[in-house]
Amino acid sequence: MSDSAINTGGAGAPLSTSGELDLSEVRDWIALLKPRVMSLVVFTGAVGLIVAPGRMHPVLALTAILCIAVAAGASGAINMWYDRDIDAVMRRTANRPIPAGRIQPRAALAFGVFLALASVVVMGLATNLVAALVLAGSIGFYVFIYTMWLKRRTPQNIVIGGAAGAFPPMIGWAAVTGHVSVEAVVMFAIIFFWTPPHFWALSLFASGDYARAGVPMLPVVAGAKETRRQIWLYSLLLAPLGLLPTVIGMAGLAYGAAALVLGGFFLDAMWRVKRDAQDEQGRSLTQEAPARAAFKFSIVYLFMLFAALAADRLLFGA
Ligand code: HEM
Ligand SMILES: CC(C)=CCC/C(C)=C/CC/C(C)=C/COP(=O)(O)OP(=O)(O)O
Repeated sequence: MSDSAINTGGAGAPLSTSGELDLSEVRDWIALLKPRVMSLVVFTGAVGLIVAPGRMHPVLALTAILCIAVAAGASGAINMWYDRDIDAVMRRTANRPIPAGRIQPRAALAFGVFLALASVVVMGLATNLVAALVLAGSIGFYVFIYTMWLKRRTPQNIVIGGAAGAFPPMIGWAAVTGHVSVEAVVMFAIIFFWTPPHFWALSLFASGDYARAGVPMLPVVAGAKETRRQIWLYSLLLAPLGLLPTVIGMAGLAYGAAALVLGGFFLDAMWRVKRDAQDEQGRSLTQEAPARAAFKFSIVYLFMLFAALAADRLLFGA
């Protein structure tokens, strides 16, 4: 779809005709950064930084966290530029600034590319090359591998492309230590296996949108029953994986206990999704409520698990 076909005369910069800052336009530019989704991305990145061994000047630590936030937001903006055609078709996304015509696609792209480059350069200058490279890699993963390649081609899009969202704790860790070690890989793995239940729970009740837009999300292609089965399989992997930080000695028993309880609640939420798969006659019963509850809990789970990791280090760590 051409830029002019979508855009109905939106702004190129958050200034009104009188040259004054227009708050609703500022809000639109902030919306391009997907701030709500990115808050958890940034939080997990900050925890990676907190639990890493070694010390970092607080200003540099804050700069590193800011770079993760800006990079995540920038890739969100580029994602919205690229996906403006399908976002216009989906109810959940139709009012985003680009499909609604409030921001010109090319301005959004320039904004995203500028912020992406700036975040990587500043990360390199403030911390080290490894952190900057992993940051660049995660932007590339989200933009090129997930958004431009896999999202519209395969129902495994979020399994592979979702790795982008698993990098932030590894980036935080690398910012402090200058390398990627097993602890960083464990944090990556937790988010990697968390992403499919997180997203597929949502896609169970948002599949109409994806079908309309022709995006081959798992429930659209394989049906709700298969999606529920796969949610359950990933959850079975995730719950024990959450205990690994204690097993490998990067966290203590307090974290382990928290991970055990949270894992139990996570399995319970996902089991309710799976259990509703069929009635006694084997007929499929699609129920929205358990899927909605599981999606919401997935966010609480990851937030609390990483909060527990940080608390364990700050309260009991060496
Ligand atoms: C490919 C992987 C992922 C996909 C496709 C995905 C998709 C989504 C979608 C469609 C929403 C719905 C609401 C919205 O658009 O605001 C959502 C919400 C959310 N996601 Fe994900 N997500 C993924 C990975 C992640 C990761 C890695 C994190 C953080 C570590 C995350 C954190 C969140 C949060 C915090 C929300 C709630 C936002 C709100 O309150 O509105 N997601 N996700
Ligand atoms: C540091 C760094 C670069 C981190 C990247 C963070 C990242 C990849 C998060 C993934 C979460 C996300 C917003 C998925 C949305 O999928 P979608 O774009 O298909 O969702 P939509 O339908 O809402 O646009």
